[in-house]
Amino acid sequence: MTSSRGVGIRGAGDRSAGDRSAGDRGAGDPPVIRVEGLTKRYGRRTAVDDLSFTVRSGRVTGFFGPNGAGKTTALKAVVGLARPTAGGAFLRGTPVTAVRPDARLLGVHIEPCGAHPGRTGRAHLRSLAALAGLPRRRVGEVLELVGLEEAARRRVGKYSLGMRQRLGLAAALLGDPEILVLDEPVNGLDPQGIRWLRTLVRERAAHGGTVLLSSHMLGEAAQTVDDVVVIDRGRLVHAGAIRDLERSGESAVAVRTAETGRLSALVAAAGGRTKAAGGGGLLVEGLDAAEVARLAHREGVLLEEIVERTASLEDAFFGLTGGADR
Ligand SMILES: Nc1ncnc2c1ncn2[C@@H]1O[C@H](COP(=O)(O)OP(=O)(O)OP(=O)(O)O)[C@@H](O)[C@H]1O
Repeated sequence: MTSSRGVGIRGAGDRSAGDRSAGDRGAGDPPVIRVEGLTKRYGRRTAVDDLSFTVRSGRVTGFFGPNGAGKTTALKAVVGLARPTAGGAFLRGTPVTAVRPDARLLGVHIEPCGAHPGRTGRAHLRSLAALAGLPRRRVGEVLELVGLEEAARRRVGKYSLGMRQRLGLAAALLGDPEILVLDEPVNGLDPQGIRWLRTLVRERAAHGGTVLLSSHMLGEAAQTVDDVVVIDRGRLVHAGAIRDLERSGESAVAVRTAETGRLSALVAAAGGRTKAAGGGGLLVEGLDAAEVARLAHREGVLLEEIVERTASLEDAFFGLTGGADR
């Protein structure tokens, strides 16, 4: 299975993403991507389980889950590379299975990218462009866009993981597609590469394009994505704006005191909860730092340290998924 789905058949469209905008479409139009009751079983193993979510245009949507959660399997079904056991995906209201391959509509990068190790990066892209009826000059343009001009003459078999990611991205970008679906695009990129990728996907969304990208690290993607879809064991556990997820994480107050038993009882009486924290400290939930400080002061409990801890996105992710890779 290769990522060439969508490097398709229609003629040499070379409209820039800037020619489109989310406002091109009416509010009543079907969503750019809709996944409906998607289930994929391999024998007795259910990789994706009754998954439904919507991806909006003009936004970057992060598709998150621990290793083995079913992200790649679901993305393959979304782009028509895997046949669902039940349910399916719709692009602008049309079942993906009925969508004509079109490099200007859908660009996909899912490893393995299908490039023969003995061919050069440029030759690989040239054959994809020819197959899709795209002009040859697009190859030079995307090579420049992904920063692979120098490596383009080298054989793909000699590429690093980061270079293969850039090549896969170049292939996905050949048709300057309205929808970009990328599976773990950050894998193998150095910090500079991650920043570059972030800028690239943000720019596409800013110009009305739609990006759906997967990752197993929610915290790192916070600056890149607008919306999140989180799955665990193939099932949806959260979908919504990243800002809502950031806000949903409950903050806690970390305190150190010699009178943990007394403070715990006082917190419970005030409607809060406590948990033992490392180093003899206490973690208070359900009260903010000012309330804990006032309570301790009023009851004469000496606090040696008090710190408000805001839950991180990573905490929220672990809370949603249990955190364990499988
Ligand atoms: N072709 C296949 N045959 C059998 N089982 C498969 C196949 N592809 C995936 N699976 C199983 O389906 C489950 C989901 O795998 P998938 O690769 O979709 O998860 P993922 O979230 O993308 O994981 P990772 O982050 O590790 O890439 C795993 O248990 C995996 O072993």
